[in-house]
Amino acid sequence: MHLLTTQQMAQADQLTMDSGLSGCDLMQNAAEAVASIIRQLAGADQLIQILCGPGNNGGDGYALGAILVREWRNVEIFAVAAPKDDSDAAWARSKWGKDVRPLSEFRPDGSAIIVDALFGAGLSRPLEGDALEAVERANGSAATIVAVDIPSGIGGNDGKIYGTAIEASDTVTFFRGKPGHWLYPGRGNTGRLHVKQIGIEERVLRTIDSNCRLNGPFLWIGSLPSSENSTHKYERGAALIFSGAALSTGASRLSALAAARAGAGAVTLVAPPDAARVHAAHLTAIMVNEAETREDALERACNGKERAAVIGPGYGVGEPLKKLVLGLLKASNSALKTIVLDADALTSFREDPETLFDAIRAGKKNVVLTPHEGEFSRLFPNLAEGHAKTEKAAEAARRSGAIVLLKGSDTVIAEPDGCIAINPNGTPLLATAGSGDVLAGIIAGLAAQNMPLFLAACAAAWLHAEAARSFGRGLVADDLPDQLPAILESLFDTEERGQ
Ligand SMILES: NC(=O)C1=CN([C@@H]2O[C@H](COP(=O)(O)OP(=O)(O)OC[C@H]3O[C@@H](n4cnc5c(N)ncnc54)[C@H](O)[C@@H]3O)[C@@H](O)[C@H]2O)[C@@H](O)CC1
Ligand SMILES: [K+]
Repeated sequence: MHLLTTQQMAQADQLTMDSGLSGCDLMQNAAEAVASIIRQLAGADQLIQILCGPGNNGGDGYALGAILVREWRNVEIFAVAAPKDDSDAAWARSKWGKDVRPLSEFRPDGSAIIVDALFGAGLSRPLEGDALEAVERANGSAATIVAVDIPSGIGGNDGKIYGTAIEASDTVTFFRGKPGHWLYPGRGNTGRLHVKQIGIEERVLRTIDSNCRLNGPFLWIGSLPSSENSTHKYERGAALIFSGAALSTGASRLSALAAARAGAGAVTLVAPPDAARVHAAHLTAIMVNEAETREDALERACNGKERAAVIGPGYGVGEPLKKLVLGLLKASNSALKTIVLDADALTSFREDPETLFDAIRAGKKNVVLTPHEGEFSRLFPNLAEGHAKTEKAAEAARRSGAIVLLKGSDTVIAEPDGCIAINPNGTPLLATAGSGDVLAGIIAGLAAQNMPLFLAACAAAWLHAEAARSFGRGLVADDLPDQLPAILESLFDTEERGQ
């Protein structure tokens, strides 16, 4: 599903109005959509306290009040300032036609439903004064809060809090969600998101240049590899995982198991001899190759049948890893087309990230970088602060020439050409040692099966989180790979049933 920035949403409104539906029609439809949620949440006698801002978000609030009083509901409206004369919001306020009290008089009723129609897509500065106090009072009360379009104080494009922000239990938005509904902290303030249609036609999306989507199976299920037609393990797809030294083999082993469970037909760990022995003691289905030196490891990678490799987990930060990564990126004429650079492979380039980016752009490999916020700020120091997470990832992808999967509870995946996906199913369960190694392995496992790499990265982020959810409490990273087959099975099952 597309996510639209506030500017793109205004464009969608405008295109709709150009083709005949008036702004007041849209506002009325928006208010009807919010009313449908209020009817589900509110008892017949429950007080509804609506907080209205000066713009069209406030207009939605007045139009909602007019609908609800016609249903004999008990409604109070408080406004921060009157709408501009002749605006759509002024029209809506005239439809309400009853008493409007100043926002400074708002005192939440703990048993009420509070409707937040203060600011929506037009938020242009941090909340202050009466609006700030009203939001803090509402948040501090026991009342249920329903936000219109987006919780007031949340930036629609970046999910950041401006001054303070409404903490809603439900948010009703129109036509499409916005990045700010899905990026933290905004995601935490949004509560349940209801996306309602208000008469904006799908075809406006053809005019709007939207590059941001919500990640989910609908995005990539058609490209998810199915092993049905492969008869040979290498035909199904092989992946290579580089191991670190004997005392840090766990990370690469997690990547290898994940690649195998994601469907790669053959997975091989390439390891220094002492580490290879440790792996051999732990593994059965995963193959282990010894490599005496870094050059041996590189040669093995370049002459193998593997299409995808993971390098970085548990390898050890330093010059040897840098050289190995640069060697892999440079290598031509090998089956290896995709390289997932994770953990130590990212940190090893913190002093001179440009060397890495130059090598990625100059080489012919498809590369995924999988930084968490700390690794990201080391590789892209001037992108770390201030920007929306989506913009940070997109700019990092453009600069590096790699797909960037910026991890977190709201993981963002970005392509160098500007396409972005926000992952919706992240869970705190994934904040456990080794979880990132599994993610890198899933990406490689899917890419080994020839899944287009951006879609593989999106699918991996979603599957990874789904695996954590399906295991639940007490999860350690070792548990994640084993959850994958059932999740994949259910996805294919759903697709076959055409859902
Ligand atoms: N006709 C349309 O375009 C439609 C708009 N809709 C609603 O309209 C909203 C967007 O309307 P607007 O563009 O008028 O924007 P908003 O109503 O979100 O806010 C803009 C107004 O708030 C003021 N403002 C912004 N930040 C402030 C702050 N921190 N403190 C005090 N004042 C502040 C601005 O000066 C302006 O007067 C959407 O969020 C949606 O709820 C819906 O009714 C659907 C149709
Ligand atoms: K709002």
